[in-house]
Amino acid sequence: MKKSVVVKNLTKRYKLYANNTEKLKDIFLPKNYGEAFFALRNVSFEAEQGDVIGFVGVNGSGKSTLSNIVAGIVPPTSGEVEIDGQASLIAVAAGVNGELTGRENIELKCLMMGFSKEEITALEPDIIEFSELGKFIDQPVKSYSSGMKSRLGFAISVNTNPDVLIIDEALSVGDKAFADKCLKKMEEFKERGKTMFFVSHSIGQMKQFCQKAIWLEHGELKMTGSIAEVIPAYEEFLKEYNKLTAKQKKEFREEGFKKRSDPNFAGKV
Ligand SMILES: Nc1ncnc2c1ncn2[C@@H]1O[C@H](COP(=O)(O)OP(=O)(O)OP(=O)(O)O)[C@@H](O)[C@H]1O
Repeated sequence: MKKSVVVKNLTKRYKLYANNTEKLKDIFLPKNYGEAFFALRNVSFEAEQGDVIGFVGVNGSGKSTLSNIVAGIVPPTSGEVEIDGQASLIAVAAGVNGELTGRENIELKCLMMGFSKEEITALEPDIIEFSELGKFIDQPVKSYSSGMKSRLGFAISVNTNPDVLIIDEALSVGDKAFADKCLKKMEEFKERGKTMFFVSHSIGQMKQFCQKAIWLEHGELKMTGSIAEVIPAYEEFLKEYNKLTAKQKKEFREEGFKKRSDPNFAGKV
């Protein structure tokens, strides 16, 4: 099978500043200010053409950071992402400009994806129809609900025929009828052999839709493999995690924070 996505040693380090003065000092003064925080550390995996891979992990484990980097929206601190073709991310408000109308966002996003004016004119009616936004298409996106933003993003992505589709929690906002329409479209993409990454807190959707899974914990790869291998192990972890008291959950997060703030842990970045 042809490799469609290759991710090598991906690390994303943010700086956490106590205040704006510290941030400014970090830009202008030689001394290092701010605390390092690793949203992702040394994550590597490969996807073959036609793979449908779910990203799982508790809140803050790094799923959206990984999605954004694979989609080319956020640059990694170190590591590489190789994509065979064009990747498109569907997430609530991903890549949409609130000041522009829905229609202007369609045109801008399509132009950024390399479509010509004529191609955009031909694509626009299908995108607008799929979005079910009606007259709102000519209203600024900042007036949209999160469900409406998600519908716009979904409509653009699925109608522009990307090679790699990344869906980050976009099905969890909006109504069930639209989510079903999107799931049907995603099934079509699957049949056409597209590579897809799917982020969802719904284990049911994960099992229904994906063949493989990547489990992230505290920004690191905890486990990767088939859905049949990863999901039962993750469910077992969730069962234990949900038994923890609020204090124990806080300790788990703090332990993660400590690891993720250790500048030496990820090696040289
Ligand atoms: N711009 C940023 N600056 C600082 N920290 C960030 C930034 N973006 C993300 N993070 C941190 O990186 C970590 C991973 O965030 P991410 O959104 O990728 O997690 P997630 O697994 O998608 O979480 P959720 O399930 O809640 O959506 C979190 O601790 C988050 O606070």
